[in-house]
Amino acid sequence: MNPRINPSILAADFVNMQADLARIATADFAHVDVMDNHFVPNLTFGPQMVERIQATSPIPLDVHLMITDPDRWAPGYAELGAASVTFHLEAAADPVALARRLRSIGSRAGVAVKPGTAGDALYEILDEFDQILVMTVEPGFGGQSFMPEMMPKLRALREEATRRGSDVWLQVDGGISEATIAQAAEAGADTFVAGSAVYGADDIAAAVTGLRQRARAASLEG
Ligand SMILES: O=C(CO)[C@H](O)[C@H](O)COP(=O)(O)O
Ligand SMILES: [Fe+2]
Repeated sequence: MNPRINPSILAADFVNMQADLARIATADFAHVDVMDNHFVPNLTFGPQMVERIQATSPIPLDVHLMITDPDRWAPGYAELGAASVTFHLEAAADPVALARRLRSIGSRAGVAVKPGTAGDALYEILDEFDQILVMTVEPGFGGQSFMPEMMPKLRALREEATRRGSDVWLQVDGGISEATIAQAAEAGADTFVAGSAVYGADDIAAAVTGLRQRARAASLEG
């Protein structure tokens, strides 16, 4: 397994975004949390800001939409050039149609589940997605504690993907650090979002390398 490390720019300095994007150049994707103060009780930014982030980022964008009505808004993020667009299962009216639309525009299609949402609703539609995001905190804020009780959901999704011969990426988001990443890798995650653990480090490139190494070691043991 070649783990992907996606720093969350939620933990960046919003008025020094260009510099803070340059600092994560050795990572795989820049994770961009779009929050609408409706699906979650927090507000970040929308397509106008993400378009500038797309133009500025040295690495591709992994957009995480925590918004109501993604059926209407998600395609715009694919159109502005985001490599990956993930919407919440709980918010989408027609997740399969939306995933097909995202892929037809040229982005990877992702679907996210909140901690209280079961993963088995996704089993039958796994092939429609390039990425499944298992939230390991309640969406809305950075800096929260990792929820180890999400590991059975992740493990079951990994087993189901293997059973179906699917190459879908399994992403975890929330509370990922050097102390927690091994658990998630061992349970089957291959794509890891980390906000505070990356931007809080003195040496960001070393933090990215450290997370990658821990995930790789844990997945080989698991
Ligand atoms: O989607 C998110 C919150 O809803 C963020 O991506 C996530 O919380 C990252 O922050 P941290 O690594 O500090 O937990
Ligand atoms: Fe996120």
